[in-house]
Amino acid sequence: MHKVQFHLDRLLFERNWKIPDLMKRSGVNKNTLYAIKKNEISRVDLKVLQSICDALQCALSDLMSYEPKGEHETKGLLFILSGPSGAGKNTLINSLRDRYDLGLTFIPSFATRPMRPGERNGNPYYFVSTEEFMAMAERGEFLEYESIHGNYYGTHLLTYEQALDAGHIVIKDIDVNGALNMKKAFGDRVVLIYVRPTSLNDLEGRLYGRGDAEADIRIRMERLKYEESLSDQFDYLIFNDDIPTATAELAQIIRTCTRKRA
Ligand SMILES: Nc1ncnc2c1ncn2[C@@H]1O[C@H](COP(=O)(O)OP(=O)(O)OP(=O)(O)O)[C@@H](O)[C@H]1O
Ligand SMILES: Nc1nc2c(ncn2[C@@H]2O[C@H](COP(=O)(O)O)[C@@H](O)[C@H]2O)c(=O)[nH]1
Repeated sequence: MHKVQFHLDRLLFERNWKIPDLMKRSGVNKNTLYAIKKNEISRVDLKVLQSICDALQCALSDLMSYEPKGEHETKGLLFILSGPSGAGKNTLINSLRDRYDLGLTFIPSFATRPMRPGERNGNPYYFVSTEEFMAMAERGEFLEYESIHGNYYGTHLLTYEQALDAGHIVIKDIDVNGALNMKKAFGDRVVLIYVRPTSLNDLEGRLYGRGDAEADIRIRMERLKYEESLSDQFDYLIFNDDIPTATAELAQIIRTCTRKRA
């Protein structure tokens, strides 16, 4: 995680302010404020910091903190599976949990999509309304979140930090944007794995087989090109043709990375 941390999110929450309120009071532009709020800024003008502290009536040490090297480092590892919808990310995660004892932790995300048959709250998601989701996002409770296929999905910041600090080996499927953002946040604690089906026909067939609605299938197939365009930024590629073979490959990647880390 970052060594320099901004706490703007908490300061805004305590005052029941939103970014536009602070923008009016401080005169600092919206993009800079959002970048500070999300801890995604690497340089900042001293005048900007002064204006924000004046507007919030707080000390600089309330707004930001610095952790010396080492103290912020997490011990765990996070394996992220990305790839087109229907490639089989969840199938591989479940198959891995059934066939191998690798001591993996699965952290459900929060999602606004309707539950599918066989799903329940907490598996594979905590299902919330869009209003609940946006309120959590405003409070800065997500490490990252994305709108995918018309629904929101978000990873819970505190749960990930605690799991990685405790040294857990976490596995989760996350869309391509979220995966690359997680890599930015956790650096070499994250291993990115791209899962690909053997053919496009296979993919469509799998979505039909899963019982997805025609309109959903079209939306999911349309995102495919975009997802593929980012695949070369991933550390590993798995072709999910035969489930046991792909699961064994995944298990081997996890063993190798975990051993290296140790
Ligand atoms: N190797 C495979 N051969 C045949 N069918 C498969 C294979 N892998 C997965 N499937 C089937 O394809 C469908 C989609 O798989 P799954 O739900 O795991 O995909 P996903 O990548 O997790 O999708 P999403 O991104 O939408 O969550 C499921 O019905 C699953 O049983
Ligand atoms: N950016 C994030 N993407 C996520 C997260 N949890 C799941 N996902 C991805 O969403 C799509 C759709 O999933 P589905 O279950 O509705 O088919 C898929 O690509 C998941 O990998 C998350 O927390 N953040």
